[in-house]
Amino acid sequence: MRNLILVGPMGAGKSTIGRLLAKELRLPFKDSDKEIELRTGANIPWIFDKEGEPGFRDREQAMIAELCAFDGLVLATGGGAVMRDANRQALHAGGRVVYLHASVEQQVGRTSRDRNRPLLRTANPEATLRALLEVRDPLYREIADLVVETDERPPRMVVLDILERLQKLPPR
Ligand SMILES: Nc1ncnc2c1ncn2[C@@H]1O[C@H](COP(=O)(O)OP(=O)(O)OP(=O)(O)O)[C@@H](O)[C@H]1O
Ligand SMILES: O=C(O)C1=C[C@@H](O)[C@@H](O)[C@H](O)C1
Ligand SMILES: [Mg+2]
Repeated sequence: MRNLILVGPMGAGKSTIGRLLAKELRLPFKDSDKEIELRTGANIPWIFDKEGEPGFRDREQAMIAELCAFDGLVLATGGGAVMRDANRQALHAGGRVVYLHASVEQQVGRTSRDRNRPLLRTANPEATLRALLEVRDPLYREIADLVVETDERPPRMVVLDILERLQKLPPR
């Protein structure tokens, strides 16, 4: 295995689960969103505001390429990283990919207290999340080695499930 890469929608728990997995596996943890903010010196809402979504996606593509070139990272990606072909190729080649699945209802609950997601600053975040998941679900599945359910399961249980199922995966 090279890296262990988490994909999935906003609120699936990529950042939360990624940090716990890294601790468990004693590997470094990187969160693509956080790395983009550090590199840019600005937060994601500011980048969307000044450069639009295409500007953010360009920064994201460069960061995904950079992070996937590492060996032995646990990597949490942004929810929209799978939208670009180049990212899907880099992620698939970069290691084992785990799709953290969450229902739209759970995503709404987990993201409602947080204003850091510019795409959810809409009149109806639930409708936005539903529309995004419809487009993105097949793309997450396209590159995933494992699909893991996160609804009604605490992070610790999701982590144990991932670790157990990773061991049973055949080599690629
Ligand atoms: N399995 C879970 N059960 C309950 N709450 C969870 C679970 N996983 C994550 N959460 C909570 O949901 C919120 C969002 O989680 P997190 O930031 O890890 O999602 P994310 O997938 O990284 O989202 P984004 O794509 O926007 O970065 C956090 O408050 C976190 O504590
Ligand atoms: O789902 C998305 O498109 C996004 C998810 C977040 O992780 C951030 O990458 C950003 O807010 C965009
Ligand atoms: Mg995150």
